[in-house]
Amino acid sequence: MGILEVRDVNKSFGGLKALNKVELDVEEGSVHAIIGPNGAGKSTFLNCLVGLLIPDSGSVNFDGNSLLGIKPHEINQAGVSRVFQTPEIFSDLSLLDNVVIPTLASRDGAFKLNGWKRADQDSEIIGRAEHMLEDVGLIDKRNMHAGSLSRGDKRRLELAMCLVQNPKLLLLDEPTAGMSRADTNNTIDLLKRIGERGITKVIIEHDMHVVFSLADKVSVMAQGTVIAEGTPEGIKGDPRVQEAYLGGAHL
Ligand SMILES: Nc1ncnc2c1ncn2[C@@H]1O[C@H](COP(=O)(O)OP(=O)(O)OP(=O)(O)O)[C@@H](O)[C@H]1O
Repeated sequence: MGILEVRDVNKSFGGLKALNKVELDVEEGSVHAIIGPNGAGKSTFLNCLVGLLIPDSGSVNFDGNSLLGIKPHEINQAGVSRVFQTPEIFSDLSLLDNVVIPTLASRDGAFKLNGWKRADQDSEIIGRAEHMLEDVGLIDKRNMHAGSLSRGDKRRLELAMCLVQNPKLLLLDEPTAGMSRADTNNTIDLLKRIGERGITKVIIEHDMHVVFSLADKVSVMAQGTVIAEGTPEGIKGDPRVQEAYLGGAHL
């Protein structure tokens, strides 16, 4: 069953057509990778899914409901969570507080600053946040300032902040960008474990090692449109894909 159905989505910036008749079907429980050369429109597309950009036309349906015209926080509450290219964490707060905030938001429906200040007495919230940190391998660092973490750990923390909200759909924008090979492999393992919980994932990724390790299906974007779709093995030999990548990354 398609949990995410995108039809004929278009988005222009002035005279530049960043998205041109984009179509996408994401199966529930699957890992769907979106690849493509720089400037293909991948981030613009993701921004349209989470309400940060509004498409000029087209439809985006998630779990049977339209996401268009809905505010980013409402899309988040509907079960769509996004991990950004640059981790969106609170650098001055501890790891535990970073996870407590979205834990409270998911329980109470919205984030309340006063609620967060009292959260240290809320054993249910603290328990859930600690359990999540344990899950992503960061529990030993729970009292450290988030700003002092390595890049790989920051990505892991951001993932914990998303997962604690029990999303149905997780959108990951280059989850391993800038990571060492060891950190990349740890992240692949972590994402595989998350997969066991049945969370659907859409991953934008340049690293083909990550794509081939995780993806059930791959959509290839170039010049704002989906030019090919299939299994990782299937798209690897597709001449349209090879052409789109000429002079750029290699499959
Ligand atoms: N806010 C904006 N205003 C004007 N042009 C934009 C804006 N955002 C993106 N673009 C342009 O739209 C096109 C698609 O950009 P986008 O960032 O979506 O590509 P991408 O596939 O994510 O690239 P990369 O892999 O380099 O991140 C590019 O030509 C980009 O310069």
